[in-house]
Amino acid sequence: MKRFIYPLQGLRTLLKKDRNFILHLLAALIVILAGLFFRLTTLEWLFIIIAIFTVLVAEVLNTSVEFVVDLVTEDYHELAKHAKDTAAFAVVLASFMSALIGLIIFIPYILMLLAA
Ligand SMILES: Nc1ncnc2c1ncn2[C@@H]1O[C@H](COP(=O)(O)OP(=O)(O)OP(=O)(O)O)[C@@H](O)[C@H]1O
Repeated sequence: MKRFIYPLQGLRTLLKKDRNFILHLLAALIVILAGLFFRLTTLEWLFIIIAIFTVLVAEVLNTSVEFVVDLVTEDYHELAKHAKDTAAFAVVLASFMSALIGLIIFIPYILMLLAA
């Protein structure tokens, strides 16, 4: 049971302390609703699922790095800055990939909707 309880406590911490995680969840919900509206193909859903979870995992790991850095030091430290900034860049990379996937999948559907 502990294998599930501790990760669920992690989820509770994220929901309480990580505003960006909640924003990513809301964005995922909007994308899923759009996917249902446009009746995406199975292959398109697979890419959307990969995009959503890659961003969420990156955000969770970024928050985890922030917790560890804050645990190690509350003082200004160049290495603390590097750790936080590089972890944050992982989220930027994942978000950029997901935005590209979203544009490639949804733009044709949006154009078809506008042309109809
Ligand atoms: N101990 C530290 N030493 C040096 N720089 C730090 C330190 N803590 C934070 N920073 C710098 O300040 C920035 C903001 O840090 P903070 O901990 O508020 O995270 P954040 O990037 O705002 O993320 P979030 O919005 O998820 O909290 C970091 O990206 C980093 O550049």
